[in-house]
Amino acid sequence: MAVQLSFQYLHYGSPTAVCVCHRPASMSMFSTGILVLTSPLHTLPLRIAPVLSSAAQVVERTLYVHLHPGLNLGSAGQARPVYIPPVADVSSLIARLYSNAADVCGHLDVRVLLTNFRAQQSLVGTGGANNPFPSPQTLSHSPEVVLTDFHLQDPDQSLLVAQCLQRYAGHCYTCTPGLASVLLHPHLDTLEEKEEVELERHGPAGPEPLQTYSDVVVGGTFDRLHGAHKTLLNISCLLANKRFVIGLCDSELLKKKVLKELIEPYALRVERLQEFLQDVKPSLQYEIVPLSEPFGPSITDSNLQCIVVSEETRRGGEAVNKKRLENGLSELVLHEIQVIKDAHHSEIEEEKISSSSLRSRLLGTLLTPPKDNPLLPPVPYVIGLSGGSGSGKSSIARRLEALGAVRIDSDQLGHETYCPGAAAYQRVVEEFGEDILNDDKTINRRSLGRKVFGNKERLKSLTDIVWPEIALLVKHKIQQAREGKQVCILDAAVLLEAGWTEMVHEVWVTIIPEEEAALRIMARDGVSEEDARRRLESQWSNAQQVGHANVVLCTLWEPDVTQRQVQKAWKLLQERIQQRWENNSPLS
Ligand SMILES: CC(=O)SCCNC(=O)CCNC(=O)[C@H](O)C(C)(C)COP(=O)(O)OP(=O)(O)OC[C@H]1O[C@@H](n2cnc3c(N)ncnc32)[C@H](O)[C@@H]1OP(=O)(O)O
Repeated sequence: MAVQLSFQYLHYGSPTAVCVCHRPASMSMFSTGILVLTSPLHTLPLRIAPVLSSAAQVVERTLYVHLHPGLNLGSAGQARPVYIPPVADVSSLIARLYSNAADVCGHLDVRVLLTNFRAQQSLVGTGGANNPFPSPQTLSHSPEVVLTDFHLQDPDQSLLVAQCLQRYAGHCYTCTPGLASVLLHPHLDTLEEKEEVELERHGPAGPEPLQTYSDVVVGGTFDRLHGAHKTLLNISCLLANKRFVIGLCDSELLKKKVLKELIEPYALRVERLQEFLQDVKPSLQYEIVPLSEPFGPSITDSNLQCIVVSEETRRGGEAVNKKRLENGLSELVLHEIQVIKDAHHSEIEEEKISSSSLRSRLLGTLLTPPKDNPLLPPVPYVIGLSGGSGSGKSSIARRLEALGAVRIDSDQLGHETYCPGAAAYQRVVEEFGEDILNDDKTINRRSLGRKVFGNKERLKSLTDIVWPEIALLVKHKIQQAREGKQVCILDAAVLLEAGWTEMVHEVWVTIIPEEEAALRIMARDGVSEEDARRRLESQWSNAQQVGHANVVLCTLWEPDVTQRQVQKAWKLLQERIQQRWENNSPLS
């Protein structure tokens, strides 16, 4: 790639960033960048937010952070990577960095790299080698741009600094050819005073060393790796000199989690962890083991020395130590890190950054893009809304109707198919006997329900009769909605089981924990718990349905929370439909 060697002074919107940019003119944003932080450790905490928000104006996907406090990029001879001993300030800086990143550049995948951090004792026997990068480290995403907070003494220095920075980055990491460089100058006027105060607070005592350990362990679910996970992992990597063991919650341990159906599969969580850890500190030996009970290897592995916990999991750490003592093993040092607050949390979300909040934010969004079905007419756009009994599906369908959709109620159409004189009446009576009839010869649905729910074969006999009839009525209703070019919501409890996906453009699924569904069915329909459970067992599980869903909704919380989810889903749907029109328009 040709690199344009002229300088550009770029004023990126806000006064926080003035960049000297040395890059191909055609490229406005970079996918992956590496930020080399050179400010002294005591000043970094205050600088980190403005530096990150400046960096976020240049990088859009992955931002690696390489810490080298005090690095002099103004003198080519001095800009060489060296090992830095882990100190307590680095650990709090890491927490601060991820916390600020969540606030100011939440869309970026930030990863703090620690190859150049090593405790002095673990350097013994390496012949005093002090180069953390004998060859450039390959990262999972190659940096296309290197950025720095290095403070220019005079603007004429910028070319020298940019070149020095590129050389430094290329020495440490395999970067893309034609690596661009950006010098960030966050607005620091007010910061400088505060930094003075920080310096005074620290006093002349120097940094407090961080105790490190050969083998460190943590446990967790690590669903959708976020800043709090990364802080935990990064600090564990800082503490570990040799081996890092991660107990990864699986199966039984996930059962009680909020929106457990949206937890990433085990294999994907392992893959994401491996990629992150391999970037962060490839010299460590990583072991990721499945946890089907709370303790795993933490209570049996005699080599472990330290367990990293948060305020919330400290008690778990103490329980580990109790078990270790019972098993004749030494106690682990409990290293506690702070919980990171989530500045953007909503009222149903936890105050801390959490995976369950991230999962709840997925509700109403497009999880899987719909497949194009050329046999399906483009209008009306049909949403198949499915969901277990008691999941609140029909209330969601009504909310969508209020927003302008045409609602097709399949339960209702089902009842119509076996009204006296209707297409399926005679066959249903022949199949299930006259004891399902009321005095007025109508079918008593509760009696019929008792015969079919909990009995797969009987249920199939019923659905074999009624589904084709209901499908005809549904198609007729869809046809009618075509005139108005409207969105149709096909409210169908067992849409997936019936194989009706061919009739719809998208599948939306409502979920609710099974215990809650059973309670709702009992209260609403006045049936016993046993009957409610039987009904639920006649349907696909939440997890099975979610596996086929383009959009997932959940009615577990207050009605206005459901309403906001529905409005979000509706708004995003309108955007998708508009996009479809534009793509298929003869003018496009
Ligand atoms: C493809 C579709 O989704 S079509 C719509 C569903 N209808 C059918 O499958 C037709 C067969 N079912 C029926 O005829 C009736 O449901 C009966 C006779 C079994 C029971 O009648 P009723 O007691 O009046 O119950 P109703 O029809 O209101 O349905 C009650 C619940 O049973 C569930 N249900 C209905 N049909 C089925 C089925 N075939 N399999 C599993 N569950 C079913 C629904 O989810 C509904 O729960 P929800 O309202 O919380 O979503």
